[in-house]
Amino acid sequence: MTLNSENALARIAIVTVSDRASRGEYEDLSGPAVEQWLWRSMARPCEFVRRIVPDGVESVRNVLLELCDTDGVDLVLTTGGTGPAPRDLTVEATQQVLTKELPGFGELMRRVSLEQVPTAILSRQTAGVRGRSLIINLPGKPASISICLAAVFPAVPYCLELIGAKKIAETLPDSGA
Ligand SMILES: Nc1ncnc2c1ncn2[C@@H]1O[C@H](COP(=O)(O)OP(=O)(O)OP(=O)(O)O)[C@@H](O)[C@H]1O
Ligand SMILES: Nc1nc2c(c(=O)[nH]1)N[C@H]1C(S)=C(S)[C@@H](COP(=O)(O)O)O[C@H]1N2
Repeated sequence: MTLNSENALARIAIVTVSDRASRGEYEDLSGPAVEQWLWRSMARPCEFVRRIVPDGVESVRNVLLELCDTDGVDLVLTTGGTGPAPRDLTVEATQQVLTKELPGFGELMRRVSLEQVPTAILSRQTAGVRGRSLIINLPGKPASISICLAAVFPAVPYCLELIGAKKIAETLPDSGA
């Protein structure tokens, strides 16, 4: 497909943050769940980039910097490492690279998650902007992916437009599935 710059496909990175999944000790189910949700929900095609990194400020910060500053992706979705355990450092790494935090994303995802699980308050997940990239943290549990994405995604296309990222289409009406 040939596209001019106005219509260039948006690039979405999915970063799984997990010590064990990065060592191959268990199968990463959350990264694929994010990609599947997007395939089902987005009305316009986009390019996906996938990464799996261990927990830690440096490992997560480095992959976020590479994706935003070198690869120029429009949207980064992380999954995992948002909780209170000592090695849950995805939020610290994200906050270090953000130029502008958008706390409403984390607030909304915790609120909808709380309707499903009382442990939702344990996630410190946040979101924000680095240059022309939007970064959103999701919890690690595969079951958390669709509820969190369905809650915040309606605001994502407009947010990308405001920061000058490439266009992504509105989600399809049944994207709560
Ligand atoms: N990417 C993933 N794929 C499948 N299951 C996951 C994934 N991330 C988390 N989980 C599940 O959710 C649980 C809690 O996630 P959490 O991020 O707290 O992992 P953890 O116990 O710190 O271990 P690790 O960092 O090695 O994944 C995990 O024990 C695992 O059962
Ligand atoms: N929707 C939803 N949110 C959720 C959960 C879940 O199962 N579903 N798990 C919670 C739990 S048990 C934890 S410890 C925190 C942080 O998880 P993480 O460290 O894997 O990111 O997310 C919370 N948020």
